Amino acid sequence: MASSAFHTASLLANKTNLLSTPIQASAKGYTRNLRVSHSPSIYLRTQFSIRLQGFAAMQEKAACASTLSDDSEMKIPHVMTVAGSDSGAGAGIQADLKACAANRVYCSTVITAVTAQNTVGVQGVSNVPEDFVAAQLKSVLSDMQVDVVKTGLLPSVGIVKILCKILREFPVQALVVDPVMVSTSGDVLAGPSVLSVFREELLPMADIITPNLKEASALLDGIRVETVDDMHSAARLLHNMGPKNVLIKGGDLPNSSDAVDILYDGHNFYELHSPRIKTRNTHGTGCSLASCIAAELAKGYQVLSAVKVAKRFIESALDYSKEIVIGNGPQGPFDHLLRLKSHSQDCHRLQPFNPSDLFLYAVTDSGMNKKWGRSIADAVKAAIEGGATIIQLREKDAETKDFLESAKSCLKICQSHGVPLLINDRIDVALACDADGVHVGQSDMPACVARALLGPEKIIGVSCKTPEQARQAWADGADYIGCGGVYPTNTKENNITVGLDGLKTVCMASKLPVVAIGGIGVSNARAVMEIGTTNLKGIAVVSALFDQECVLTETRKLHAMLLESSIGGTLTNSRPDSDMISCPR
Ligand SMILES: Cc1ncc(COP(=O)(O)OP(=O)(O)O)c(N)n1
Ligand SMILES: Cc1ncsc1CCOP(=O)(O)O
Ligand SMILES: [Mg+2]
Repeated sequence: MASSAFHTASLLANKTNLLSTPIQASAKGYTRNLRVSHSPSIYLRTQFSIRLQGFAAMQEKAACASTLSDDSEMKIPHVMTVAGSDSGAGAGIQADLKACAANRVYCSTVITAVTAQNTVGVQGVSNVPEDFVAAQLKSVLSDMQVDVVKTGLLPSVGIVKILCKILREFPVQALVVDPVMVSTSGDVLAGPSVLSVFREELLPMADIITPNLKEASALLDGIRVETVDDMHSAARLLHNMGPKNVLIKGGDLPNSSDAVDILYDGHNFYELHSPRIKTRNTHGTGCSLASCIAAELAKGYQVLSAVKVAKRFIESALDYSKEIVIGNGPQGPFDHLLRLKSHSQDCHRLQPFNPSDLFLYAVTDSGMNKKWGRSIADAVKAAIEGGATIIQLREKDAETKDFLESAKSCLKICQSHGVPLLINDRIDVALACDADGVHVGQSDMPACVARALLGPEKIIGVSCKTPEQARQAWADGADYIGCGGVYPTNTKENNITVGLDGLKTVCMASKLPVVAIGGIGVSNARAVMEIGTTNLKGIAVVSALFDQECVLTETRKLHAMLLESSIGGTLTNSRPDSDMISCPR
């Protein structure tokens, strides 16, 4: 019965497909038929006043700006998933749809297999006939301007071959390959027969592959992938097979308190840590992560930013859903649509802040940038390209209107690099531009009031010189502490210096992560980072970056120094050396 339904649908698909008007075009070295779409359904007309709100909407708008065909049409980023259906809706196609919807990206679906499964396990798998997988691929790709293709369960050699062939005819912006082989319950979904066609045909076409430890091992003929060191070696070997980026997911690493993933782009390794969330509801995390990466790539973001945003989303969703109960088996699904619900459940705090973002904290100063003849936005861009992991706009002398304009420009730059942007002192400016948060001092708006105004999702940092202030910052709902001046500074008048001892005392009293500030530069960054407290996560710097001729060069130097120092032992939050970027001044 199933196959006759497929047959009928296949005939229909063949008919409608023939209605396209092909134009020859060439991209990525392949020739394909592009179709001119006259369909209004994939465009939203802006005169209907689309209300896209919040952080993700701003990201989308920024990314979409480059794809606007004219003033009145906005293309929606589009991911096509090629995967299996999960009747329990925790993983597979259903997870992909929810992950893309949650990240505000359109998702079309090509179904490769139908599984009967629930929270106990997989009770059955029925592959979709190969020619009907081909029909679905052609239906979508010939009509719908797909930006990114994401693959999940590809259950047979024939299906992988068809997919590769059709992707050569219809090249897309990026291909994300999640090499699904075994379900979370341990059931085999795609046998070893697909391994050789994966290696020979699919992986070389991929922009990023996202195997877990078992899948990485299977793709490498069973070599051991059980430690972080093994993950590094495996990432290198998998990269040699042709994908541009390899993300090995370390969720199953034994004896690890964090979830550690390794991203390798052929030049740099990034060790990405996130807290391990204790929950049974992890079914579908792999599919959802790959779909989120695909969604971010479809919006136009770079791979590193896409991976970071995707990891953050999964972490928040797992945390949000850790108590829900669906099904009686050992592994339940989680709830992707937390953003729809979090505002009504106001006691729930999402986790948008990653303490390792404090690693190299660049704080602007308009006076300094003016002196060197550059805009705040150019200075911020150079700092990020040099390795800054978080930005604070500290524009003490700016008119409010100018401050807001600069903040909006800087936010676009920061968002396109996955770097948070905070505003110094001015909660109103942070609210007006929807920045990621604020930094306040002891004589500014109290942190508890800032929290009430900004809501649970924004980042709040507080300056503290004493253990009492550190305890208060925690009680007020802050996310981190800035402690200093560690050394004397000319940047802030009459600022009391606390020294390395004062910094250590505050760190030891603080339940929050700490960033050190005041008179810090290449010559003393190592001494600061070596005070030996685990919650000291980085340094915040003004003049060492911005009272300099070339912000890019100085940021790179400081970044390299931090990597060498104790906290840089792991490459958490490191950014690639961008040797090809010249000083923007
Ligand atoms: C990261 C960080 N730490 C401390 C400060 C200082 O804030 P504050 O005490 O409010 O002083 P001003 O910056 O407003 O002069 C900071 N800005 N950033
Ligand atoms: C804002 C601030 N808060 C404490 S010290 C300081 C100034 C840091 O500037 P610099 O890095 O140039 O010493
Ligand atoms: Mg202040």
